[in-house]
Amino acid sequence: MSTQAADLPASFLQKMQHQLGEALPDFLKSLAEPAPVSIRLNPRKHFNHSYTVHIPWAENGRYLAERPVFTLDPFLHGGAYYVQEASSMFVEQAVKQCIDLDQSIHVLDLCAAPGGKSTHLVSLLNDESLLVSNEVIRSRANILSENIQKWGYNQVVVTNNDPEDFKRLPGFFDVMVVDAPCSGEGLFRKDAGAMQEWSDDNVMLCSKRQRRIVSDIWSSLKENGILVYSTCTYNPEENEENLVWLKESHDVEFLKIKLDDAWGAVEVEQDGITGYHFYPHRVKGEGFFISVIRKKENADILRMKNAKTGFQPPSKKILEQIQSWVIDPEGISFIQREDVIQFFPSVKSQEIETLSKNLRLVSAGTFAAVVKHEKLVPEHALALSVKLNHANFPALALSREDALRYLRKETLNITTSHTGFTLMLYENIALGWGNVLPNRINNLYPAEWRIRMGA
Ligand SMILES: C[S@@+](CC[C@H](N)C(=O)[O-])C[C@H]1O[C@@H](n2cnc3c(N)ncnc32)[C@H](O)[C@@H]1O
Repeated sequence: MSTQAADLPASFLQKMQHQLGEALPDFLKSLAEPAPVSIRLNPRKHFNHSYTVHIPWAENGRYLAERPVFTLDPFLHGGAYYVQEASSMFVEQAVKQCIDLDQSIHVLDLCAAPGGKSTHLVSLLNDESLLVSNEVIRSRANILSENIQKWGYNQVVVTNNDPEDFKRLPGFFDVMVVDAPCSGEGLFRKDAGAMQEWSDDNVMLCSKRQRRIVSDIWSSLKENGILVYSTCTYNPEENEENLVWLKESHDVEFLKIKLDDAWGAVEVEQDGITGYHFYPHRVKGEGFFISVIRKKENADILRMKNAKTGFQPPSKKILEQIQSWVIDPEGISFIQREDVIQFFPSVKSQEIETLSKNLRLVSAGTFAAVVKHEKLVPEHALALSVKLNHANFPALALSREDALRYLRKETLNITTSHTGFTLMLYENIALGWGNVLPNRINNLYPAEWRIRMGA
């Protein structure tokens, strides 16, 4: 898709003229060109591919020469990569340059669906850090949870809360990412809907909402904690002016990100704030804005009881079996809630319990199995987990055709000598489970995730 200048709202054009001056024709020309296609590879799931054109600011980011039918690529469904616009991967530079990632830290991704920034962030964290990936809209929180499960990391808690609910967690987070709902000017050439919904009134509405969101969560950021604020829009009302408002209402410091000239990002420094604009005529990507802010004022801190959590472990027999289903089970806590077993890093048990008491959790860590008549039935998320012990399960290597049949939840006509729960593999990437019976294979792919697109 591309956008012609004549399609753009007149008031938007006027504002861009003011913002870009003589670069406006280049900007308009770039909107008429097709949007670049890019993906981000999962560093914990390796597969054979020929994606060699690197996105310079994101280690695992790759440009593709053209847009494939992603829905029909089994690797996508196995979480081997995530389709993401290149400019927004610049979050990596903000995080790597401004945050000590060797520490065990608590990160909140407040506006997280469908999961681009969250899957990126968790790949940058160490195994003892925790990511709370939140989405206020329930249906979008489910899509977020699906994408998080596919990505396969166990130190993520997915929540479905309003920003103001985070007031219950004073000083809990070291880092907060607010990828704010915005007027979406930077997406015009990819998303005609964003252009149709655009108006000056909507820009003002978004700006006010963004201030409210930041105010609501401010107390849950630690003293010296980092706020990463981003939008995919160009206008100053939702970017620079909101940062000036933040600076005037709180004691903050704006952090600088070192840029390579070849990247094309534009640093803005005005009225004591610093931010970075991405324009499609300068960067191989869509419109984006980002700023990194350190909170310098005192923050109350939630005191967590330094006692054992109230989480119930599974029975000894079940625990022994489930431990053999994951690699390096030391440092992992398995808990049982009703008949469901889930796991997460032990060092974060208390924090996860605190979150579960204060927020609406969609998932905490990885769903591993369901206990049925003292036997374990593996959960889909376990198949996708980077912690899965592949050696413990028989596997079926599927052709591309069979992989797509599996992902459509169709019947598989394959014969195999073993029976029982079997990992469905496409090359070396796990897609899910099948239950092999003497005369057929039960396709256990989750019905709500199945591909509905034909060949
Ligand atoms: C720009 S999108 C986030 C994209 C996501 N960070 C990613 O990288 O995939 C903004 C998100 O904010 C959510 N949102 C909308 N209104 C909100 C509000 N009042 N407070 C918090 N989040 C809101 C939207 O549902 C949407 O999922």
